[in-house]
Amino acid sequence: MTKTKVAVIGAQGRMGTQAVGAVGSAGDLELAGALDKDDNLGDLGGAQVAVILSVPDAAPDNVAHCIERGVHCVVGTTGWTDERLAAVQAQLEQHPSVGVLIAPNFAIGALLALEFARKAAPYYESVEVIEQHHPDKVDAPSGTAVRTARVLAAARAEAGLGDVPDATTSDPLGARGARVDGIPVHAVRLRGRVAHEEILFGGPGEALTIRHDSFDRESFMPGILAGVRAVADHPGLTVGLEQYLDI
Ligand SMILES: NC(=O)C1=CN([C@@H]2O[C@H](COP(=O)(O)OP(=O)(O)OC[C@H]3O[C@@H](n4cnc5c(N)ncnc54)[C@H](OP(=O)(O)O)[C@@H]3O)[C@@H](O)[C@H]2O)C=CC1
Ligand SMILES: O=C(O)C1=N[C@H](C(=O)O)C[C@H](O)C1
Repeated sequence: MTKTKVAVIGAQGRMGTQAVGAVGSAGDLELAGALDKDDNLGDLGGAQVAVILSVPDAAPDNVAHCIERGVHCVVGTTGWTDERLAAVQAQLEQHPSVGVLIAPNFAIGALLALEFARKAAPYYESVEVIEQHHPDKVDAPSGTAVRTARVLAAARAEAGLGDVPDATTSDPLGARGARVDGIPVHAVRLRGRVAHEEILFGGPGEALTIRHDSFDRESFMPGILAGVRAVADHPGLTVGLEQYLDI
């Protein structure tokens, strides 16, 4: 069997170290490179696929480097603004056979939570998102929460729902949190947490809460490997691992 050669970028980080182990342990994959901040990415050790788990400020350059060399990308790093995504899309037009997967969350439960939330969204007047992470995380709100809020907003718009009800007229300290496409999003940072998300729905006389917890980063590894195995069959830009899976 020919093994797919994989490089991990951000290989010394919390996620990167586990991803290096997961790739190295997979019988159908070969670890071609484990690269971090001070390394020259070069030809990525001859890799066909790069797993990008660097920091938000570095990932756009990492992705551009890979696309330029025809290397498919499985990107877990967060911080993807519309402008950054547009730049990836534009570069891919010059490299149409390259696949780039930007996956805000690789955990199967987080993908299911997103789909359950999409399904519930039309039925509830109120919805808010609370994410909780370890305090070493550099970005807020989390990429998962941003994607969840965007999916919720789109599902609400499609169902003809208006703004979430909120009579607040005075909030000088920002206690009502951020708004992502009109959806309130709250970020908690606590020592001991890994990655957690709650989607709170409210309607007359009832509530529905969808919650996902990653207690260990091992929860992300099967999704990374699934992305690595599928990315070459999905040229162009894909946002969300659920697009590759039958969820
Ligand atoms: N999609 C998903 O399921 C998940 C996504 N994430 C996301 O993955 C990203 C990484 O998270 P985490 O592992 O916790 O973060 P870490 O800070 O632990 O790891 C990031 C690593 O990238 C390195 N790095 C910095 N700049 C560069 C560069 N230019 N090129 C290559 N490597 C670089 C860092 O080095 P140094 O420390 O020296 O700066 C560090 O070793 C975050 O955006 C996080 O939100 C996290 C968990 C799951
Ligand atoms: O930084 C993290 O830890 C995580 N980052 C991703 C995000 O921002 O959504 C995925 C997961 O929540 C863990």
